[in-house]
Amino acid sequence: MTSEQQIQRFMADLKRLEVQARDGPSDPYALAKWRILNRLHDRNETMYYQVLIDNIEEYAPIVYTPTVGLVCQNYSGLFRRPRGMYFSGEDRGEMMSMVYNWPAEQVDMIVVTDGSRILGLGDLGVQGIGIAIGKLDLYVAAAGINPQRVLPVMIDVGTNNEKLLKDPLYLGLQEHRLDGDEYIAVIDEFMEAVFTRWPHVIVQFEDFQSKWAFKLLQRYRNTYRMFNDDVQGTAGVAIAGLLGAVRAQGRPMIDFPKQKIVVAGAGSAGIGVLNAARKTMARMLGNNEAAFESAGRQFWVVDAKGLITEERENIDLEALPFARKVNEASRQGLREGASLAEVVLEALKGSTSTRPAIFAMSNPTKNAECTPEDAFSIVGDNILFASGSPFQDVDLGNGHIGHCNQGNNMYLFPGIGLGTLLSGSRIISDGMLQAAAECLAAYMAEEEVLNGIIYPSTSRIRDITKEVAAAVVKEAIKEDLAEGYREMDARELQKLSQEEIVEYVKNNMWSPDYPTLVYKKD
Ligand SMILES: NC(=O)C1=CN([C@@H]2O[C@H](COP(=O)(O)OP(=O)(O)OC[C@H]3O[C@@H](n4cnc5c(N)ncnc54)[C@H](O)[C@@H]3O)[C@@H](O)[C@H]2O)C=CC1
Ligand SMILES: CC(=O)C(=O)O
Ligand SMILES: [Mg+2]
Repeated sequence: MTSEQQIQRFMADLKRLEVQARDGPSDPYALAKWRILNRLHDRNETMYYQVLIDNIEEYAPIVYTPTVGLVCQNYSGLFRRPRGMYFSGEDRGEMMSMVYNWPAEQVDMIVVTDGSRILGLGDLGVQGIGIAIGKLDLYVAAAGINPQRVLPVMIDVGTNNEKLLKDPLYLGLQEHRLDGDEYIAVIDEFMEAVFTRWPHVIVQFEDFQSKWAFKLLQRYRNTYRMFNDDVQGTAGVAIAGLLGAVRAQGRPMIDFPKQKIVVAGAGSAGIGVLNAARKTMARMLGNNEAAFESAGRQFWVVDAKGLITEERENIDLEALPFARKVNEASRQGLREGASLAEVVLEALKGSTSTRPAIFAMSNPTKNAECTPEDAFSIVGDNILFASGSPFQDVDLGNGHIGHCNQGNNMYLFPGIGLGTLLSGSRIISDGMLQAAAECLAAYMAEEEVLNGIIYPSTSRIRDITKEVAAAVVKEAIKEDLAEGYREMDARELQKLSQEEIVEYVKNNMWSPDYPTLVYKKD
């Protein structure tokens, strides 16, 4: 059969299931679709990626959030064949030889997790491998990384999920998580092993509990080609959305430092967004100490215990710079521990904004801070709305549509990885991450933004990723970090124009075509 016939056969099978399955985010057949796609992934990788690329808007919610969350929760039962590598606490001292067991000569991209905070679903132990697989699916589909050169990794240091500790089907170590120096020693050994075998690999840290996310990022980012997607990728996507929100109000982007921002959650994602937004504001205000101080006053942070003020006991070091002064809070009618609703209502009271923006970024769908229906009906038809997992647009009546943007790090991490790979940069600098965010912010046309569309549709993800990767390559060249990739050495890279960089990126993106098996002479 031709590849078209094979696709038709597969799609007919899949569509048969979908006839009764059209039920938006609560699609009861989502897991069945994931199984069918997963089986195809196992037996015909090329065709799997053809299906995914051609129907990315439809199947990203299956291989990625929200369905991947459900898959991880049920992974021990769904497991049929292994995918990726598992390094466990019991493999200490062996990892350097273990990496040579992986059959691929070259690995470009690793997504690693320890399963300690999978989406908003908590500690899922080794079942979190599903998230590393899903992220790498997007690396292949969006960034055109060769699927033979990606490696999902699970670091199994145990789990503190009591249910999994007792589950007879659980696939991982059934003991409590390693902690402290023992934990760090495992991650250190893994990093040393993979970078010894593949010195040019890029390692994306994914869904580590915030306790370790920041520490590991600081530990490795100046030595290895790595980044933390939840801290840095999410921050860039949020900044792009926030700048879009300023544009959508009909204001120049330079007005961003005047915006008041309430952040719900002070974990790896929330703190990542806060730090990046503060730096962006400070840059716009003159990039000095006073600008940085003044930018800090635009944020209110609420976590599970409510508003964070300087009165908070045992405050996390990362949240400390954003704690509100007690006097200032009380002048605003707020206090330590005030609820999210109280803080938002106070912020809205003093606001002259014509278009408040509400980003319900938590995943998967059922973890969203609010639904778009809630947001449009309570705050007003004119708001800007984005969510981490996809929602349907809202019919506001009278022919008006409330647009639901998807604000997810999927718009950045594939381009950050691809751009880093093709530049050959030794590290991933703040400048490269900032360039990625600015590229995404600039991607949307004025007309779209004014209509409340601040993030592109996922159907454009391959094109966006190409542009983001080109922006990352350009910045790496500018910062003199680019050491080149294959035949393209550092000197050649420096000679490329903007258009040539985009072309270079495009030419290096893998496409799912069957390899030629029979060579004909003509
Ligand atoms: N849209 C996107 O691209 C991304 C979304 N996320 C999502 O963001 C969420 C948080 O991720 P992390 O920060 O890494 O998790 P985390 O576990 O590090 O932090 C969670 C934070 O939320 C706070 N929290 C819990 N319940 C709360 C409540 N009822 N009200 C206010 N705050 C509350 C906790 O105190 C903690 O500060 C997850 O659901 C994750 O899926 C994360 C990365 C990217
Ligand atoms: C999207 C993502 O990285 C998360 O929810 O953790
Ligand atoms: Mg994540």
